[in-house]
Order: sequence, then structure tokens, then C-alpha cells
Amino acid sequence: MDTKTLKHFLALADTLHFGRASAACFISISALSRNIRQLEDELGVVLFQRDNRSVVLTSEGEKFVLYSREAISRWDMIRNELAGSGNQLHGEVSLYCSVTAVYSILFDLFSRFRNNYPSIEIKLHTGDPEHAIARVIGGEDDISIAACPATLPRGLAFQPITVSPLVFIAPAEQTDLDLPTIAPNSPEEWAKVPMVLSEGGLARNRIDAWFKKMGINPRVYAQVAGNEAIVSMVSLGLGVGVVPKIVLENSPVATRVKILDVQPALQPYDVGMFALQRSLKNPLVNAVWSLVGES
Ligand SMILES: CC(=O)[C@](C)(O)C(=O)O
Repeated sequence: MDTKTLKHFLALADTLHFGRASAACFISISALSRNIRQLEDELGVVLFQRDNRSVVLTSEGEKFVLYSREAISRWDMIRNELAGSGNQLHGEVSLYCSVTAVYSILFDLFSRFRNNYPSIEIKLHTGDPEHAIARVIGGEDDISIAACPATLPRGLAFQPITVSPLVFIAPAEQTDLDLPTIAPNSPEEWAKVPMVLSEGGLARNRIDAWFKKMGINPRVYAQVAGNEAIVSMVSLGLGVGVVPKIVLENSPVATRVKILDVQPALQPYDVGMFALQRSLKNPLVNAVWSLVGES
């Protein structure tokens, strides 16, 4: 059986760009567009609306994304099951996490993985960890790494990897904006501080709740996607930010910011791995899942 066409289709659905999708699949643009056209002919529907400038999934295309992911995953499962335990696991596992998690967490987890599972291909997507749960629930990725929320959505499994405090950071040196070099100690002082915060999700909820509890009306200067970008903006002197310490420790600009001793401290992050409970039956997903605790 050939799952290649489905993979080519998914690459285009992910990137919405013929050039990037064909590069990711190691085929030419013309071969990719021929494959997509053949698939559309077979199905009798248009999967992508395309003109010279843009590629957009149609509603039929969106449905076919779900089918393709499911079909590839089931094919991997049955192939591995029929081949029996004596054989190597073959197939693809897709993983979503922040750039920080790649440096700090994946590096350790995967140091032995290559030797043990040479035929499992890891498809890595990086981005704002606030999307990590939605990406697994939506079927875009098999596994993701991020902080655990207070309540876990149904059907989702979580296993902890590390704990990281959420810290307030300011530029290490005095700036034009006159940002605080020690923690402000009254709601009036806080209200003057330009804050660089996560645009939404768990971090933002925790910070908003903290400000509310302290009776502070924060001045939000910028809302940013991804904790790495918050550290950069703070290092440029644009405001005071809040990030998990693990992001700071792995930042190339770590020395240009400093941690403010703010009390009471925010609740730390429980960083770990998410997967759908049902996908843990897939031996490929399970092989990656089981890396936690082995190292
Ligand atoms: C590792 C992780 O997902 C963090 C701590 O939330 C992050 O990198 O922002």
C-alpha cells in the first residue's frame, strides 16, 4: 500500500505552499501538483483552492486531512502489529513543542532513541506551547510538550517531565523607559510598568489572576506568542515579562535580563508530555511516550 500521496497531501495542507511542501517531501513542485490533481480527480472534489498567490484548503480538503491522518496512523499500526515484536517499529510520529523544549527536553529524551528505533521518523513542529494541547486534540500532532493546566481535557494523557518556576524578568541594565530593577511594591508602582505578556493561554491566565488578587491593574505593553520572544523583548528594554525559568535558562540573551524577586511567587509550571489516551495504543506513539522515565 502506498501512503505517500496522503503524506504529500498533508504536507501541502500543513504548509499551504507548494514550494515548502515539495521540499519537505523531497519531490519537485510539478510532481507534487500532479499528485494532488490526481487525488482530486480520484475523489471527484477540489481539495485546495489555489491561485498564483495562495493555497487554501476547501471544506472537503479539511475533511480529507482528518481521514489522511487517521489512515496513515492506522496503516503504521497494523504494519507494526503484523510484523510482530521481533521487528523494528516503522513509521512517523509527529511532535509539537517550543524551541526551548527542543533544546532542554528533547535533547535528553532522544539521545538514545535513534539507536533503539532507527526506523521511527520524528516530525517536529515548534511554536507557542499555548497551542500544544489543541494540536494534539485536533490530531495535528501525536505528542506535544507544554505545561499542564489545572484540569486536563477528557481523553488526554499527561506525564510530567520537569517543574519550572514562572518568573518575572526585567532588563539587567537601566533602560530609557526607567523600568524597575527591583520588584515594585505597590499596585500604583506596578500599574506604571509596561508588561510584555503571553497573548493567551495558561501563562496569561495565571498572571491575570495574580494581578487581580494583588489589586493591580497592569499596563500591557505587548502580547507575544512564545516565551522565547518575551525574553528577547525584555532584553531589548521594552518592558517587564513573565516566563518559565527553563526558557530563560536556555535563552541566548539570558545574561541581559534578570529575575525580579516578586512575592507571592506564581505557581510553577509542570512541564510534560501530552497525547490522546487512545493514541498510546499506537506502538510508535508509545515508543516516544515511554522515553520519559527511561532517561
Ligand atoms: C517547555 C515548555 O513548553 C515551556 C516551558 O512552556 C516553554 O518552552 O515555554
